[in-house]
Amino acid sequence: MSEASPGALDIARLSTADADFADRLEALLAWEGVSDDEVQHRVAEILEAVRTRGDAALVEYSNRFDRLSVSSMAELTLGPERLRQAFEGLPEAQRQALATAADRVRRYHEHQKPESWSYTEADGTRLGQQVTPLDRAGIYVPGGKAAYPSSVLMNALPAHVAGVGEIVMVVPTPDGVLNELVLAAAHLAGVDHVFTVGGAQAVAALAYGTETVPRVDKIVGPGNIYVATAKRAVFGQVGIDMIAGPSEILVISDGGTDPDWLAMDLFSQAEHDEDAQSILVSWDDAHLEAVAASMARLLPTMEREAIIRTSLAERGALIHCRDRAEAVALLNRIAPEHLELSVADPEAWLPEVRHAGAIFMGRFTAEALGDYCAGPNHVLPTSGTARFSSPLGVYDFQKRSSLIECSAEGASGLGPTASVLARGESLTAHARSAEYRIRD
Ligand SMILES: NC(=O)c1ccc[n+]([C@@H]2O[C@H](COP(=O)([O-])OP(=O)(O)OC[C@H]3O[C@@H](n4cnc5c(N)ncnc54)[C@H](O)[C@@H]3O)[C@@H](O)[C@H]2O)c1
Ligand SMILES: N[C@H](CO)Cc1c[nH]c[nH+]1
Ligand SMILES: [Zn+2]
Repeated sequence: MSEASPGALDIARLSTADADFADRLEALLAWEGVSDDEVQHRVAEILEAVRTRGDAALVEYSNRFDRLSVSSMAELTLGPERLRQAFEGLPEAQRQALATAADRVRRYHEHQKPESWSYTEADGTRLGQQVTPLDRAGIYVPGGKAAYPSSVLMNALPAHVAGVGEIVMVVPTPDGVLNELVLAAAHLAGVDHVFTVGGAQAVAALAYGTETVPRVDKIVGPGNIYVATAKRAVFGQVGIDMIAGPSEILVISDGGTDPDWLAMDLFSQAEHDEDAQSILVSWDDAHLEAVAASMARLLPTMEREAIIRTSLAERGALIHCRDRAEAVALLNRIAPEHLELSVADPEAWLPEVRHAGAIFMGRFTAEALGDYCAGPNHVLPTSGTARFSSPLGVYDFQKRSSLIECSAEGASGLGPTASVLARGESLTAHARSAEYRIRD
């Protein structure tokens, strides 16, 4: 891929008619957020240091990577009073927007709440499933290149709805700069503890616990390559939600949407990160050209122009396909984090969409609305992992226990089956345990 050059629009142009299309698509999508040997090594070192030296290592790494100069965890800990002050000190418009977003996100997640269930068989045996919330969840809120109050809501509110006992939030504060909206969001979302630490060291603290940071049962939330690598490494010690990496958007357009709107939709994810990916697919060649022209014209007006340029040049693409059927095949191959169906009849597409983190239907549904306030979660599987992962949700903060309650008659009825299978496995104690309960 090419370097970004100021002024012109630098973005890959692909066509499904090209002989090398499959190879070029493959290269475009290849991005493994947690594979770099050097990063793995560095993260392993950080995890071990925090595991063995606790707060002291956490303070050292925070000073080094976030350019701080603190001497104890007390300086990296925020209490409920500080969070409340942040909320109350916000300008009215921000407080209102945060409250509206929180209400909508909470209401959406209420619908996700799974219930315990059971059924009783004719002989009185009861079988079922009991749903219980996690005791303590750790939420990672990214903060290296941008501050994400919306991610506080998206992580903490489903945990709340799930009934989690205690929510511990970590967020880096590069150069010691606190973001008031982030703290206010933590107040609104009912976070119990906030530690201003980030990166692999924060993940380690949540996974192993330190003198100050309580050890959690599961770590959720997006982050950069250090965070993703650390989450993968501590999995097993604690649960994790998924590997949510750099943002992605795939827009499919039938040619009927204003090119300026689509240009901005593509920019909206590109502006997150140089590694973010924005792709537009259409079978209308003139429309692809119109969107490219809009992008070239609008780019210089963007505050984060440099990041957008690099992201588009390194990982973006405008793809021409022959028809709707090819667009469907492409979207399922890409399995994007965000899929915008900018088409006249999005409903007709739905049955064919098999892999996408979130589906934005129709010309009016800007992905950005989903990022902040539509209601569904914005923590979504990236890099094709939508093939097997789902959005962060209430279910990530709960677990299920099976329930089995045999009546005397039920135990007697099941005994012979268990006994035969146990003896087939040469597990005699299993067999006899079942046989004791068989009635004569
Ligand atoms: N999928 C989602 O839901 C979602 C939502 C928001 C953001 N994101 C993504 O999350 C990512 C956030 O990344 P970010 O960097 O802004 O914030 P971050 O909080 O993930 O990472 C910042 C931390 O990285 C560590 N770090 C940085 N350089 C390091 C180095 N050389 N060695 C060791 N540690 C180092 C530091 O500890 C720093 O505190 C972006 O890729 C963004 O696109 C995803
Ligand atoms: N698009 C991000 C998830 O990929 C979420 C986000 C937060 N703020 C803005 N956008
Ligand atoms: Zn976004």
